[in-house]
Amino acid sequence: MSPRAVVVGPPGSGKTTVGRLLADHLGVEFRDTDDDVVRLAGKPIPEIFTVDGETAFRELEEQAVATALAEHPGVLSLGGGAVISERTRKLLADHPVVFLTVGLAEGARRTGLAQTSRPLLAGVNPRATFKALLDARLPLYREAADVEQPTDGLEPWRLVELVAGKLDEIRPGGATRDGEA
Ligand SMILES: Nc1ncnc2c1ncn2[C@@H]1O[C@H](COP(=O)(O)OP(=O)(O)OP(=O)(O)O)[C@@H](O)[C@H]1O
Ligand SMILES: O=C(O)C1=C[C@@H](O)[C@@H](O)[C@H](O)C1
Ligand SMILES: [Mg+2]
Repeated sequence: MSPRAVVVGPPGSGKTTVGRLLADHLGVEFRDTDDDVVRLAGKPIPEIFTVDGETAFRELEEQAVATALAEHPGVLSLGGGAVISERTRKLLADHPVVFLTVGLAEGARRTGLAQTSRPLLAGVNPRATFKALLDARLPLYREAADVEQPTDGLEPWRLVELVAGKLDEIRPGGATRDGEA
């Protein structure tokens, strides 16, 4: 089984929010690899980063993404940094990938940079860290994506309509038809 759609993008782009709604819209199950990683590790993400380190987190994430891509038939949202892995980007080439984009100001607002629980953004200058992250990852998201959808100023339900339409354009009937993607 292969996901109907895989959602990628930076923290705060709405992968979890929009991915869940897209799954409802398509009548399929939703899965988020951040949840899979937490289950695999037996601890929350900030604790994985502080206790085991980012490298250990990325290894678990790579493993979780490969498993979910192979077995999840619904909508799959990935962790914000999953595309850093070349192995993951190669796997994504065989799947319909939606890249949700977000601007710096809106992303900062949504992630609540002042008091974020996101370990990568919890440094001394989270706004600069967030900007550097957006800039560095943009080519990686683009490499993986079949569909790109800006999210600033758009309600999640509207994004679902737009994304479902774009998925249909790249694969007519693919987003709404039953069966494997
Ligand atoms: N289109 C939107 N408009 C307004 N608020 C949004 C929108 N999409 C998401 N949000 C809000 O932004 C916050 C972050 O959204 P969400 O957790 O879905 O992002 P994410 O991409 O999954 O982030 P992460 O990479 O950290 O998992 C949530 O509070 C959510 O309600
Ligand atoms: O952008 C990132 O690197 C991350 C995003 C989150 O989804 C989590 O996967 C974790 O906090 C790392
Ligand atoms: Mg999320």
